[in-house]
Amino acid sequence: MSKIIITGGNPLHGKVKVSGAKNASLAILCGTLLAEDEVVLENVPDISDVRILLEILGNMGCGVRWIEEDVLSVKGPQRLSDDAPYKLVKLLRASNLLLGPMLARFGKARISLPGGCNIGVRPMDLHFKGLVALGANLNLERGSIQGKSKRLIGNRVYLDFPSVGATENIMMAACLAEGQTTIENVAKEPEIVDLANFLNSMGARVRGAGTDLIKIEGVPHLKGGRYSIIPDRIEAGTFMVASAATRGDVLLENVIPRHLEPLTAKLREANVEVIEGEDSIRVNADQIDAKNIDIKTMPYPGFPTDMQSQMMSFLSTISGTSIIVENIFENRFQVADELKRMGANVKVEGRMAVIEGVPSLQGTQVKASDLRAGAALVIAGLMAHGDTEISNVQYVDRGYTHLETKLNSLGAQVRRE
Ligand SMILES: CC(=O)N[C@H]1[C@@H](OP(=O)(O)OP(=O)(O)OC[C@H]2O[C@@H](n3ccc(=O)[nH]c3=O)[C@H](O)[C@@H]2O)O[C@H](CO)[C@@H](O)[C@@H]1O
Ligand SMILES: C=C(OP(=O)(O)O)C(=O)O
Repeated sequence: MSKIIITGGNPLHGKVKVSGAKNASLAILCGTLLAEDEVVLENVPDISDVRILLEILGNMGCGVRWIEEDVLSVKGPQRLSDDAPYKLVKLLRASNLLLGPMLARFGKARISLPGGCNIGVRPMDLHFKGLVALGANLNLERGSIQGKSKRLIGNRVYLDFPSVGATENIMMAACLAEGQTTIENVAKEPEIVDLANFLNSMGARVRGAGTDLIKIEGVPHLKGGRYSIIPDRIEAGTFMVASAATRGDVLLENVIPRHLEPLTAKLREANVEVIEGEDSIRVNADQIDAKNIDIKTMPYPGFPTDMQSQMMSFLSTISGTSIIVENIFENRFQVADELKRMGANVKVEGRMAVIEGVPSLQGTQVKASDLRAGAALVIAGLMAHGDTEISNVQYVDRGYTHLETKLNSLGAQVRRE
């Protein structure tokens, strides 16, 4: 297993281009199963989650081909040739988004329960509730979801929580259902809007994405097409926090500043200068006297849970007490123990973490417990005195394209062994 080794203490300076969004790409790749013709996707990130999902799609009979570095062609099968196998499905959460498209297009699905990072229990009851309301027959058998359906029929679905995945699965399934589907209390994340735009570009009739009510008028077929995926707001956010944490000055290109507003607001509250351009953001923390802040994670447009761990690293050396409340995933404070090994003072009590700022962190050996914990440790390593050696970096590779290259181009000293 490889390790990331960081020699800390270098403020990040320069420009970096943000890649396409992991969570939009994964949902959209699952959505390609709905199309009858070739789909060409631009701005696809080169991350392991995408590569694994492509392998799963290939197993199921899709023709998958990279046309350029970040441009991908996917041609769905006329008939499913195989299931989504456990050995691949267990590696990523988003494999659960194959369920809706498989049922809607092929009338059957067999998928192992999805894996991914251990950040919480992550049930699929809301996905099931919606798909069953559309007429699917779903069972759990020996760790696999077995689904069957005739043509799905539109219905009203109320989500008890605005789940991103449930919204996406039900929305995709409803595109090929007969009649109208209304989904209430849906997630409003930018990746939902991107998925809806992609589906509409193939001939779907989805309205209301980005609000809390989505209406879908089912159509008999979806065609193919060409679509460009939005930039990754979490990758962008990670570089923003890395710039702030190292007291650097970084210009991020290929971003949608509006998607980053929850983070921008918090960084500004901490006295970090954030300058928004049309499709760029500059984060300047060169001369700042950073201030402690409190954070509560919430569904979009609240503060994203996927940026919580990175903020914990940043706050760990700001004098005073900062409080983080994690409202989305119950097991997302695992990085606190690793940060403590680097000298941070963090106390976790249930859903709350209390961070007493210390003057500095010291590099040591640490272990990533999940994707964003890994990103947080990278930021901690950039801030720390001496060398930080991060193991379990397969988690980091799930979501960051060319991370070391990008960081080194900003003046960091990062290598992989
Ligand atoms: C691939 C992808 O897009 N992943 C993102 C997606 O995950 P994911 O789609 O899994 O996250 P959800 O929005 O579904 O989960 C939010 C909360 O709802 C709960 N829940 C969810 C579904 C369900 O059927 N029942 C239920 O109780 C979950 O346990 C969790 O507590 O949104 C999360 C929240 O923004 C992000 O952190 C992940 O990066
Ligand atoms: C939790 C995340 O992803 P996933 O849902 O794919 O595990 C994430 O991107 O931080």
